[in-house]
Amino acid sequence: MSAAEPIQTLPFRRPQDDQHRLAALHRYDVLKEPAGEDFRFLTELAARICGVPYAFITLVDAEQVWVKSYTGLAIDQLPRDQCYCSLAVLGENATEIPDLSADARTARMPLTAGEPHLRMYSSVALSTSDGYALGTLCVMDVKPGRLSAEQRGLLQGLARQAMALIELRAKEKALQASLHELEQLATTDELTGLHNRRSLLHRLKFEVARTRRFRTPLSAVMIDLDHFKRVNDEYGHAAGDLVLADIGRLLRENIRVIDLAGRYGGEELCILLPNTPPEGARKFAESLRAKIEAQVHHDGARSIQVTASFGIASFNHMDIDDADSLLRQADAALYRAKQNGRNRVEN
Ligand SMILES: Nc1nc2c(ncn2[C@@H]2O[C@H](COP(=O)(O)OP(=O)(O)OP(=O)(O)O)[C@@H](O)[C@H]2O)c(=O)[nH]1
Repeated sequence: MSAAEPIQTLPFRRPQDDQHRLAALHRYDVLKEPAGEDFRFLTELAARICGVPYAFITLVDAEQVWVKSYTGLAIDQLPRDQCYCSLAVLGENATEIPDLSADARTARMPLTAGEPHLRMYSSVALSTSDGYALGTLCVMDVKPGRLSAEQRGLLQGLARQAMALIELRAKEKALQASLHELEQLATTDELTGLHNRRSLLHRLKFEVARTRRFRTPLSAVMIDLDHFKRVNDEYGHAAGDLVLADIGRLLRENIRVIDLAGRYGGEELCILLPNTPPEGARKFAESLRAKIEAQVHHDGARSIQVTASFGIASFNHMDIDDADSLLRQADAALYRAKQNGRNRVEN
C-alpha cells in the first residue's frame, strides 16, 4: 500500500439485531467503568496461555469499541469500523483470522496495515445469558497462526470469567443504586421533599459534634406556619398539603448545600445552619420569612398565601450544650414569635 493510499476500514456490517444487542450492553452500564485489576489479570492470563503479545477485553458499542482491559498495547477505545471485534460480535461464538493481512475484511485496517502490523486474531464472544455478544476476549499476534484446541478451550473459559465479572459489576451497581434510593426514601419526607425528623435529628447530632471539634458556630431555625389550621379548614387538607409541598421546595431552593432543611413535625420545619453565627441565621431567616409571605400557592383557580413564624437558636463552641437544648431554645424563640404577633423572627 502506498503512503498516499487512504487506510480502508472494515466494511461496516452490523449484527441484524444490533439494536437489541446494544440495549443489552447499555443495561450492563459498565462501558466507562475503570477496568480494575481483575480484568487486567484476565487479559494477562489470556496472552500468556496463547503465547501472544496482545490480549484485550472489548465491548462493542454503537460507534466505538471500548477496551476494558489490555495487555501489550495501550488502547482505551477504537472506532467500531477499525476494530476486528466488530466482526466478532456478528454472531459467531469464536472468531479466528489466522492472517489479518490476507483477509479482505481486515487487510487494510489500521492495526494490520500500520503499526503494530497485527497478523493473527482470535476471539471469544462475551455473551449474555440471552445470547447477545457484548464484546470479546481476544488475543492477537504479529505473526500469522492459529490457536491450538487447548488454547481455544482455555480462552473460552477466561471469556466466561470476564462475562461473570461484567455481570457482577452490573449487579453491584444496581445494588448501590437501590441502596441509594432506599436511603433517600428512609431519610426524606414525602410531602415536602425535606429531610424527615429522624434524619434531621441524626444530622443535628453530627453537627453538634462538629461544632465542638472545630469550634465553629451552629444555628437552628425553627419555622411554624401561621394559622395553618385555617388553611386546612378553609381550603381543605389537600390544599394544605400543596402549600406545605411548595414551602418545602422553597426551602430546598434557598439553603446552601451544607445546610439541612427538615420537617420537624406537621407544619413545623427546621433548618440547620452549620458554621453560621446568630446574626447570619437571623438575616437568612428574615429573607426566608419574606419569601414565604410573598409566595402565592395555586390550588386550581384559588390562590393561597401564608406566613410563618421563626425561632432561632445558636451555639458556639464556648457555650456548647447539646442537640436537644438547641432545639428547645429555637422552639422557645418560635413561641415568642407567635406571642409577638406571628410572621416574624425571634431569637
Ligand atoms: N394539610 C396538612 N395539614 C397539616 C399537616 N400537618 C399538620 N397540619 C395541620 O396544621 C395545623 C396546625 O394547627 P395549629 O397547631 O392549631 O396551629 P396553627 O393553626 O398553624 O396556628 P399557629 O401555629 O398558632 O399560628 C393543623 O390543622 C394540622 O392538621 C399536613 O401534613 N398537611
